[in-house]
Amino acid sequence: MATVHQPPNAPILVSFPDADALVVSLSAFLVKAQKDSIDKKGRFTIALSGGSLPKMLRGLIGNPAVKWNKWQVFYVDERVVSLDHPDSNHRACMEHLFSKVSIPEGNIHHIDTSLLDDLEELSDAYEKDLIREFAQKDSARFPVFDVILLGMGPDGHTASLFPGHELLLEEDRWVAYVNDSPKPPPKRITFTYPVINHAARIVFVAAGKEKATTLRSVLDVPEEGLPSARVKPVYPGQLYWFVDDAAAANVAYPRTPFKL
Ligand SMILES: O=C(O)[C@H](O)[C@@H](O)[C@H](O)[C@H](O)COP(=O)(O)O
Repeated sequence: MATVHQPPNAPILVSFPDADALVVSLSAFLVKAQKDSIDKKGRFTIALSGGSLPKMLRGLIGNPAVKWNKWQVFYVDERVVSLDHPDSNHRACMEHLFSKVSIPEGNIHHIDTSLLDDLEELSDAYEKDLIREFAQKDSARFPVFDVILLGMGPDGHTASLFPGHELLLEEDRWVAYVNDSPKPPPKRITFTYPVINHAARIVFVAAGKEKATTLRSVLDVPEEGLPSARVKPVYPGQLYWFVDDAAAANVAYPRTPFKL
């Protein structure tokens, strides 16, 4: 049989029987990534998405191996609403995770809600927060997160990067704004591809049969028009897909057994 040669950092697809099994392994994966990062540089930088993702982090709650005081948390994207608004990704992460663990408040980097009326200022301020944390912005450099966690919408969008939007081509800014999101609410800020693609580990989390068709179009014959298919880590960064068997049902792409 012919050997299929994959590039050294081709996506790694791991599929679990159900969402609960996914949650357990995702938690183990994050604990390992956290340990490697803290051993190397004394901190762990991670960016979180909204949607169902905050709930999928429940395996971290009560886990004594998690060194919350070493975590620096950003949001991959955020809806431009107050922090207690039901649409807020920060609120979802607070409810499902951070209110249940002992993370210092200052380690969670949310949007500056005094700037909700000015999208440009708001996204600039969030970019400045990133620059402060990573302290290395120049024309050629981007922050290197230890982990970026992404979800994928049924239209293939990820973060607030939507099909056909001009932001898919953004190469310079770290954080950009959207005022015409096809999915409500229309106003959002989002990491751009250069930030996402420079992460050491990018992990998509997708569960449920509603993801099956899109996942196939992203992994088997990647359609460049799908924002999720444009997530391509800069080597040596590694892209992982943590999915359940329902989401992977139509996918021919080879599965990798989960191991740490
Ligand atoms: O801002 C949004 O519109 C959502 O947060 C969205 O980006 C979500 O992350 C994906 O649609 C995946 O959603 P699920 O993880 O809930 O399937």
